[in-house]
Amino acid sequence: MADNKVFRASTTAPVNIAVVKYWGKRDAKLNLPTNSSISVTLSQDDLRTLTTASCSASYSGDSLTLNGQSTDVSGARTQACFRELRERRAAIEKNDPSLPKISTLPLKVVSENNFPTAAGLASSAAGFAALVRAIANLYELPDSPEDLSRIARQGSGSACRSLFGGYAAWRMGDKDDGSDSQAQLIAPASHWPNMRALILVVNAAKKDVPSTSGMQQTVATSGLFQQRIAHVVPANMKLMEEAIHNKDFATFAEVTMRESNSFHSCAADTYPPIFYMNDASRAAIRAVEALNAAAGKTIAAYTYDAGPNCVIYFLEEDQETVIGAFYKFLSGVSGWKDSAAKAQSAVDLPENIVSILKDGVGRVIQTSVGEGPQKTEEYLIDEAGATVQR
Ligand SMILES: Nc1ncnc2c1ncn2[C@@H]1O[C@H](COP(=O)(O)OP(=O)(O)OP(=O)(O)O)[C@@H](O)[C@H]1O
Ligand SMILES: C[C@@](O)(CCOP(=O)(O)OP(=O)(O)O)CC(=O)O
Repeated sequence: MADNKVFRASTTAPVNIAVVKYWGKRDAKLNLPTNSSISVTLSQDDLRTLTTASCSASYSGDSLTLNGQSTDVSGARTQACFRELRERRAAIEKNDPSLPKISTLPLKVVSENNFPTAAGLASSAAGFAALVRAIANLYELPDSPEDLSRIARQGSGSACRSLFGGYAAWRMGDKDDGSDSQAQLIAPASHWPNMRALILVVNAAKKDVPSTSGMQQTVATSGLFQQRIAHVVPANMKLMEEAIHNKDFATFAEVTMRESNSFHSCAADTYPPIFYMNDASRAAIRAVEALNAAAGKTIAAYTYDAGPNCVIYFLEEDQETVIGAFYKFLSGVSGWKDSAAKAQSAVDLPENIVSILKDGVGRVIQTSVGEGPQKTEEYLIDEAGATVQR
């Protein structure tokens, strides 16, 4: 039996933003989706979760501290992650009696996001991916990222994709037990490294309807949704995977924008309707359309999750045109990288669009495609088991 020794492991994990959207569950208990999805992992230089997982007989019970606040761990999602990971650790302890018996020790997890939490920037995806990866590292589990993605999926569906860098797919699977509903790598970040993203963070009140409940309202009431999962998503999955493999930005962009439109159409077709986008969101769509028209080809793509924030994907070679066009009238908001001030764009967006975006956009985040979870020696719990004061 382990004495009061403190065992610990730390990891960072990324945010991912879907380009083929997950929206709908076929099994809410196991968190199995109605369709497959694909995402781009964003660089942890700009958006990342840092999580330290520890266990010790000296702890009084399981705990999670998020951004300095004690957080409830009794919820089914967190409990599912703890339970599945403990079962895996218990199995390797049974096979190797020389291993410290730590699977039953209380867990202490401390985590922080370097970006707004619960603000429509997919903090749950990065958060649950970091939690699962950190505990798996603490337990020295041999499980692959695909294996661990089946656990992170139960924390938050989109979290399964954050166990990978680059371009990841969540294969919906069709087994009742969810054993084939997992994420896998489509291509590493190095395959298409010049992918960039500009996030227009829109000033918005609290989210209209949480993703978890919203998608089930859609499943239950939208006729459009049935068409989406039967025909639209399977076709878009194929097109998107080919576009990523071929580094075909025009197709990548068109499918990304059509998918965002399709998901939000189904949300609006939910009864009662769910509206995640606002006037600033719609103005940003017009801005991207204006950029593409001015370029005479598709150089930018918009996409929206369950909120008003606009994620714009583009390639590094078009950075001047895209970043410069928005910087002209948004230079006063925070988040720009130094390069933005030097970006020269020939595109002057229409005044009505500029006016709405100047009122609606509170900050921006410039980022790029990035890596998956990374082990780190940066700990939020010290060797004695105390939370590190930041
Ligand atoms: N670092 C973290 N570690 C563990 N759990 C986290 C972490 N960050 C966020 N979460 C969980 O995710 C919840 C926020 O998820 P929610 O879906 O409401 O917002 P979001 O994911 O940031 O935005 P959106 O889902 O609209 O993209 C938090 O209340 C918390 O339960
Ligand atoms: C719109 C989306 O961002 C939905 C994300 O839904 P969540 O993963 O937050 O839902 P739960 O599984 O209920 O936690 C699209 C996507 O990320 O694919």
